Amino acid sequence: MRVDIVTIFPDYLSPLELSLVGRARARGILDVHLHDLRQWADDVHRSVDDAPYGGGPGMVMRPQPWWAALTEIRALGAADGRRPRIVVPTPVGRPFTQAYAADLADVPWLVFCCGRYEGIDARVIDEWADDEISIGDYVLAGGEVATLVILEAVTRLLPGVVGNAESVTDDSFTDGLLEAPVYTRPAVWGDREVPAVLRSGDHAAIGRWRRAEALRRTAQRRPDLLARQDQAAADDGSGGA
Ligand SMILES: OB(O)c1ccc2cc[nH]c2c1
Repeated sequence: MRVDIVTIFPDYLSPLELSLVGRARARGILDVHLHDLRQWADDVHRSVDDAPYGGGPGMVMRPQPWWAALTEIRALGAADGRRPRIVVPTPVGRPFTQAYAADLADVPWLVFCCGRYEGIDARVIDEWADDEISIGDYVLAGGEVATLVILEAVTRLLPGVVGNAESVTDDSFTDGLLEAPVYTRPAVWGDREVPAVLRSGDHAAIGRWRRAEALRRTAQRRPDLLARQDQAAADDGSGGA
């Protein structure tokens, strides 16, 4: 997978050199290219923002640098007919979910546009954005952190990235439920003991316990996920969670 990231703060993306994503890059599974938006700004001051039409607080990112940047990046694929999927992290986007991550993990070339200030001029979004993605109902100062979040969730789904493939298929949300609690040694920590079933060696019983705990946790913390499961089951005629 190739990933291009356009930002006015390239250093904000330095965590992509570390850990899971860093290892995927070192192994050639992920090919990340960072671009400073200012290199495409057409004025001597390399300006990327201007006052908002209609007034209001803050500044808006100018269309010219973005248009030039995305035109040049998209042209990289012209020779062999490749076209990138252009992603804009934004608080007003479609909610990012595990299913969305799986969708993006199948895309060979992603381009992330990291907005700042009050956002990017709407004409850029209208023309270029394939996906506007929100990572939650709160507002960050820019798209860089959201890009890190999205990229980590997508990268761990790429073949060969996570050693034990099961730890991906058993993820929270993969089956629509929150994961059951996890434990490791020692069997007793202070006055707290690991549930006996997990030390029983009875894998069928362990599976039942984990499913029950996942359902209990999901009902307690995310009843919306259960409602979604029930609706999906109703739609396809199966039994539900
Ligand atoms: O919360 B966010 O995901 C987000 C994304 C992009 C921009 C640009 C300015 N503020 C932003 C916030």
